[in-house]
Amino acid sequence: MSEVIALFGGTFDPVHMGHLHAVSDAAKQVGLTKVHLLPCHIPPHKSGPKVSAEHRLAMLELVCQDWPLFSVDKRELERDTPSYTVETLRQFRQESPKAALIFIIGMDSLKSLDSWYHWPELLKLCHLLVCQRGDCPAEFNPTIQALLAQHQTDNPERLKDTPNGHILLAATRAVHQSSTALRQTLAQGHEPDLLPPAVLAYIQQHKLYQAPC
Ligand SMILES: Nc1ncnc2c1ncn2[C@@H]1O[C@H](COP(=O)(O)OP(=O)(O)OP(=O)(O)O)[C@@H](O)[C@H]1O
Ligand SMILES: O=C(O)c1ccc[n+]([C@@H]2O[C@H](COP(=O)([O-])O)[C@@H](O)[C@H]2O)c1
Repeated sequence: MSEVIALFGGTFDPVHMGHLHAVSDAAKQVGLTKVHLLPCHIPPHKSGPKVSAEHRLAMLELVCQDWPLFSVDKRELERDTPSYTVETLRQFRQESPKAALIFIIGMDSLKSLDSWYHWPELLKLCHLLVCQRGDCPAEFNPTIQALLAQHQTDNPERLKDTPNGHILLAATRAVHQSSTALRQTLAQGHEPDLLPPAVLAYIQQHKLYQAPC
């Protein structure tokens, strides 16, 4: 498969080292040289972001300056509807019919995948590359167990030599961090761990996340 497109979607409110370490490890395991960060506009399954799309995007662009693995894809920010992944993937698939399309998620996202909009279509469009997450054991409901029984692979090459249809549970560092915990720490006036330095400087410069969330 010549073209490989890897996407990592998130609210990134804000982006943190949990995201970056996990995805870097997963990319290394699969041999990915580029991952497109895909900030969502309206998150489908949680309340709206606490800061504007412009700020969330600016923080991701700072990350890309320091981490050559990453670039940003703004297409979900340009839509005014909820950022349903299946709709975004359909667009990528239309643009690149033969590419290996890899959507990267954390373990918590896999566990609730059967609540996503039109979720049975996801693996017809892409592969899923799943990162470990601290405090999130790999225990699945029967629907996700059945999905794994049908689609799981232990071979990272399958994600690059076929266009869609496989799930790989990557052996990534399990980082205990969330954007929610970071926002709480910032609102209490403390300096949190596990934020990229340029992102922390941006948050301080623009006085973001000062209100309790
Ligand atoms: N510490 C982490 N380790 C691995 N994956 C993570 C981690 N934090 C988030 N992810 C994954 O990154 C993706 C985007 O996450 P998101 O931007 O919502 O961050 P979050 O920390 O989960 O945010 P919030 O606390 O606001 O829910 C999701 O697939 C999520 O599972
Ligand atoms: O399509 C859906 O229904 C859906 C439901 C929940 C999450 N997602 C996507 O999963 C990614 C991570 O979401 P979140 O809420 O953890 O930031 C992000 O790209 C979301 O658009 C998608």
